[in-house]
Amino acid sequence: MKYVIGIDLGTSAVKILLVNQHGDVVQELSKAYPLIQEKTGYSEQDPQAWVDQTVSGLSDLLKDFNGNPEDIEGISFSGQMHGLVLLDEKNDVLRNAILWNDTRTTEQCKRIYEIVGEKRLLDITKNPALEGFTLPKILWVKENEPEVFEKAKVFVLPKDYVRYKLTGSLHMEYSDAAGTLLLDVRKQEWSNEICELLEIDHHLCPPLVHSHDEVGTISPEIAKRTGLSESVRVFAGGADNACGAIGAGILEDGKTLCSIGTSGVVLSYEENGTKDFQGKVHYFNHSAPDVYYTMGVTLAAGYSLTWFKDVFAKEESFENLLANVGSVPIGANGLLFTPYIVGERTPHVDAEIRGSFIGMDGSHQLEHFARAVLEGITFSLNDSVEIFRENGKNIDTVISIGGGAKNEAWLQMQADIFNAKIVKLSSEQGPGMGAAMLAAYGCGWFASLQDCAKEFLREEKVYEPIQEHVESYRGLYEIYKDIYPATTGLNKRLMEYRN
Ligand SMILES: Nc1ncnc2c1ncn2[C@@H]1O[C@H](COP(=O)(O)OP(=O)(O)O)[C@@H](O)[C@H]1O
Ligand SMILES: O=C(CO)[C@@H](O)[C@H](O)COP(=O)(O)O
Repeated sequence: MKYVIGIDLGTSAVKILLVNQHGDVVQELSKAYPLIQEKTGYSEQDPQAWVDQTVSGLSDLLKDFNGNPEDIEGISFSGQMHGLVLLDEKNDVLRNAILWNDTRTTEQCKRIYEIVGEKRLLDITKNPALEGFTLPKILWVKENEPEVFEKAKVFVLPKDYVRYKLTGSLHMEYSDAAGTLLLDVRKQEWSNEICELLEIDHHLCPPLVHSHDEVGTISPEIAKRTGLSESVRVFAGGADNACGAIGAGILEDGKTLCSIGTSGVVLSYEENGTKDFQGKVHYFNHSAPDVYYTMGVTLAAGYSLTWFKDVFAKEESFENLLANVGSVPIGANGLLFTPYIVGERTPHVDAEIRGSFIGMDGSHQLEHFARAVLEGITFSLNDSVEIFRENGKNIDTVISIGGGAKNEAWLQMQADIFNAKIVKLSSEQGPGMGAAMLAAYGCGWFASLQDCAKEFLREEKVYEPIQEHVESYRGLYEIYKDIYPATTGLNKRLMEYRN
């Protein structure tokens, strides 16, 4: 039997899957690393922690593997998007990576609009200037840490850095490059125009490859440390959402994905790059060759639940914390939560907004709060579902992946709030599975990613919307939508009290 490895460099942890030729996940493990949040709005990670945990995870996986390491033919990657990793002339890291959920760059976004123009930016990149994207982060370092920026010779994204440390070759691929705001998304090339207008040396942009392109092999040192064979073939991989789409079979028109990881996304396949969503949803290159996807993003989806657990029920497992949410009534006895705890992207581009619990009552217990958190996250994802529906998309079935797909009550809640059938696959690790599929396709096991999906992906359970619940949620969602405008001004006034 032959195998491939999919490595998903998430925000909370690196998840590693060993997958055989039939798509069975024969081993999986995860290794966590912390977020570094020095100030409100800041979110960083140490790239060395990603590399150490990936190498340690691979080494643990190989220790438990009772086959021949030579039978592991290929490896590929999926990674958290947009994070800025700046490297010097020796390709050494210059500072902590500034992540996708870091919102310190509102001023830089304004400057991009002033200099490039909103319409021109949308024409070239298909996306608006959002704090989380990479270009505003580059400008922030240039303006605030000129001594660091002076030494920068190239920038990469998180999984590109890990792949570089494993292989010694440095690249970026289109699906992740699309999230930098420096790529001409339709032409699939770096935009010299944006670089020139913003006075960024275009040499800072690394060579571009396709997600399924073979970029090298594991270095002898990494082979020794992990137990992998030096002949294992390494493929570029993709942005975690693009890989999540592959790992959920979102490879043709009409297919929709809901992914609840640290962030939450609702994602839809696009055959071409020519539609116009006026920047209301992100529009990126897929990791499947020459196609696209659109998506709305909730910045703190799983992160809201993790935050809630860490602050109010630290010793509990997710399973225990959520054990009773199914018996709490819809609406958690009049308690609503908005998940804006690090600001928001879709539908409210707002770095200053923060979350709320509305309707707290003396009778509310921990399980009411837990249910309200799940409902609030799902309402926020429903904002993206609504945008897609308003733009003519038919959303009747949604494949649900990510940590959030581990909980039955949450999957039923998604069906009831989205008013759509929710499909759970046999593995909720969409991005890691997508990365493994890119390696399988790259190794030539299948003629196309679609053929690979037919062999690898299996539906485990379908959750149908329950009409009575759909009606109750419809009313609650209307109240939920009113919380944002009602709390915007209050949060602006609170800004000066945040550290
Ligand atoms: N058993 C569970 N039930 C519901 N949600 C869970 C469970 N375990 C983890 N999660 C959620 O999943 C999130 C992590 O999902 P994951 O897809 O691994 O994220 P990432 O790729 O961002 O690291 C956590 O933030 C947590 O809120
Ligand atoms: O910023 C985005 C997408 O635009 C995020 O979706 C990141 O890609 C992080 O993903 P997770 O760690 O939540 O999977």
